[in-house]
Amino acid sequence: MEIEAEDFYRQLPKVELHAHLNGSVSFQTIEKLSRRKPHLNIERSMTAIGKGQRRSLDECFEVFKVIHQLVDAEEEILMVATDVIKEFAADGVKYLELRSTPREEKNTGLTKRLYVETILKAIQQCKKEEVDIDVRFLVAIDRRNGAEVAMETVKLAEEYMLSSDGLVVGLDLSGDPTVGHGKDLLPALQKAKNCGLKLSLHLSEVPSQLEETDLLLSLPPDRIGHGTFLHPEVGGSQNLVDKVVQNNIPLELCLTSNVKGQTVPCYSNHHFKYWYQLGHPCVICTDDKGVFSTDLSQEYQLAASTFSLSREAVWTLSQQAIDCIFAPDAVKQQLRQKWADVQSQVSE
Ligand SMILES: CNc1ncnc2c1ncn2[C@@H]1O[C@H](COP(=O)(O)O)[C@@H](O)[C@H]1O
Ligand SMILES: [Zn+2]
Repeated sequence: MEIEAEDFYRQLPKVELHAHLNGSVSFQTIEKLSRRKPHLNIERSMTAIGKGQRRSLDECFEVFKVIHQLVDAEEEILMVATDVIKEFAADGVKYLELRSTPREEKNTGLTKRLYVETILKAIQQCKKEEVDIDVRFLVAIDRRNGAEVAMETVKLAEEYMLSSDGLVVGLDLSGDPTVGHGKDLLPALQKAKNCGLKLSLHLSEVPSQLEETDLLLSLPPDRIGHGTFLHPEVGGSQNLVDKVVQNNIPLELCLTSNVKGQTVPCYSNHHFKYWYQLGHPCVICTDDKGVFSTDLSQEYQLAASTFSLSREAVWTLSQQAIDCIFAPDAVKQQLRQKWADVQSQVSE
């Protein structure tokens, strides 16, 4: 008998490559944090976008500000990172690349170094507890903070890449896409690339960024977040598509995030369709599972039901995500073995 859809997607081994730590905080963890800071008067609608609801992308960025108020001390970061890792593991994610923007907070003594070290500590603790998930970290640049901070962040990322025993594997460029211009950040990103950090860049998340996207594609990045407006049908260009295809740059695609954030009008219009039909590497991701009230199993199920993917096609999709991870080949091999083991159990 065929297993129930929900069980199939939960049991499907998965790779999550696009998850912002503070956007991934579950409702349960938000409740724990709110109890510590009752004066903030946090209500559910301030930290998450529920079923059927939509917000503008601007409003989404307001949500992050609220969460950042809740998470501004070492022990809160440790709690959030540990909870998020365990939740992904419980959802059947076997390999996770978490990304987060180092913050400093004078009131609590938080420094950017302590921020990064606390996340690494959470990863190590989960490993010690034998949580069944391999977690790596991408240090994030918030584009709103400008070129100088970006350069500092790259130096921090390089330092931890060399000292974290392989846990820090790359750099993310994110933040409000309508603020700042990628050309100012190019030297920092170039430096990151030269020192061996892998690059995942949010590109063309909003329309009319052809020039910036073209410039950043010249690096080229190792993966692209969203890429919603790359192709000509939505105001992008064939030239951009050609560059992405020629460099074989995988796309991290987040259906719920794009629909709830209103950069995509409805699921059936999601650009997954365009890129999947091209046979281009596409990785289904959550972006912000807490803020958008989703998880990776639901995202796979959503992609499958929207684009009529068979279970075999879904399996292949999750398996091919292994090719796109930033950890070294030995880790890819281990994951491929894991997928093969699960597959043989399922078909028994
Ligand atoms: C919805 N689409 C998006 N587009 C761009 N950047 C996003 C994002 N979703 C999240 N972030 C980035 O991640 C930060 C929160 O996590 P961390 O504090 O870093 O862990 C946000 O402040 C923003 O910079
Ligand atoms: Zn993102």
